[in-house]
Amino acid sequence: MKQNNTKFYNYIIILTFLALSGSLILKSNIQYLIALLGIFSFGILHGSNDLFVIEKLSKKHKQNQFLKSLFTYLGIVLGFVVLFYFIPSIALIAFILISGYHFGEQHFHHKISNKASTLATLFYLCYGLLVLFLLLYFNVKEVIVIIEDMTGHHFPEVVFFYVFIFSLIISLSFFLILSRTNPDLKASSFRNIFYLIIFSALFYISDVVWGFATYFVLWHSLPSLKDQINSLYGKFEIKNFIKYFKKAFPYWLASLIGMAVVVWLFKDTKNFLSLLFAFIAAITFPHVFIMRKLFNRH
Ligand SMILES: CC1=C(/C=C/C(C)=C/C=C/C(C)=C/C=O)C(C)(C)CCC1
Repeated sequence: MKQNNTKFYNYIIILTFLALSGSLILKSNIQYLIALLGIFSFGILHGSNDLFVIEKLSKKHKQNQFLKSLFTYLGIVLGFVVLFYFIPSIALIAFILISGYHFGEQHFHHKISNKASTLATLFYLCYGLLVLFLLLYFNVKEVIVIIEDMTGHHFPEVVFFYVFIFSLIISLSFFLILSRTNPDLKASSFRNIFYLIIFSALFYISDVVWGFATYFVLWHSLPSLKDQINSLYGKFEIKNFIKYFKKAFPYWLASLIGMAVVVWLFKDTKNFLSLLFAFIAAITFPHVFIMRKLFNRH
């Protein structure tokens, strides 16, 4: 299993180097197109089976549970949309925090035995924020414009720098503390330093959309799809990916239609990237809680 995971990440590293070369070679509109295709395919797909995952996790009566989950799910999405409408800056900060947690958890949950502990939770949060703010800080000019369009607030550049430095120091400290009781984590030190070097090069060279799409698809969505397929069907293989895709298809399609409607409704007042990130934010909230539940089960 461990061998398999290393092989999987070796492929991801090769694809990341291709993405790095792509950001130097490809014209920017082609990059934009490929990035959006990645986000809308694997990116959205990895969160499209959330209801099926809850159904698997729950031992209660199936039909009731499905409806209950569907309404809770839609309620959380709607709650976030309302929050975003009335207090966009707070909603964005909440989105960034839970995204940090979610990225960190996906990256490290295999390596930590006491996954639900406060220390592990804080470590996931800080590591995810570190990667996220590496991306945001290296593209800070573009990012400030998007955030201003999303929230109406101008966040100064130094904020991004401080969050980056803070999350670097704290996640390094938590890594050292957790390494004492988690040998797999300790053994992954050099690999993880190498990953951070690749991410830095990628985010420095690429623009924000290409950098985000590369990380989101290759380092987050594909590993998450692998974990979910392993949990739901026992093995990550093409046959099971097709099963997963068939189950997820209606929700995936509904998400894409939802996104198209949002873009169409706000096309005259907001720019496309703000709408894209706001949309991702809304569907991310329930997904993060479901994945935490899935990981903590093992
Ligand atoms: C890149 C980027 C942003 C953050 C995006 C995030 C945080 C995405 C998280 C996605 C997740 C967690 C998906 C679920 O699986 C901002 C701040 C909106 C500003 C513009 C650039």
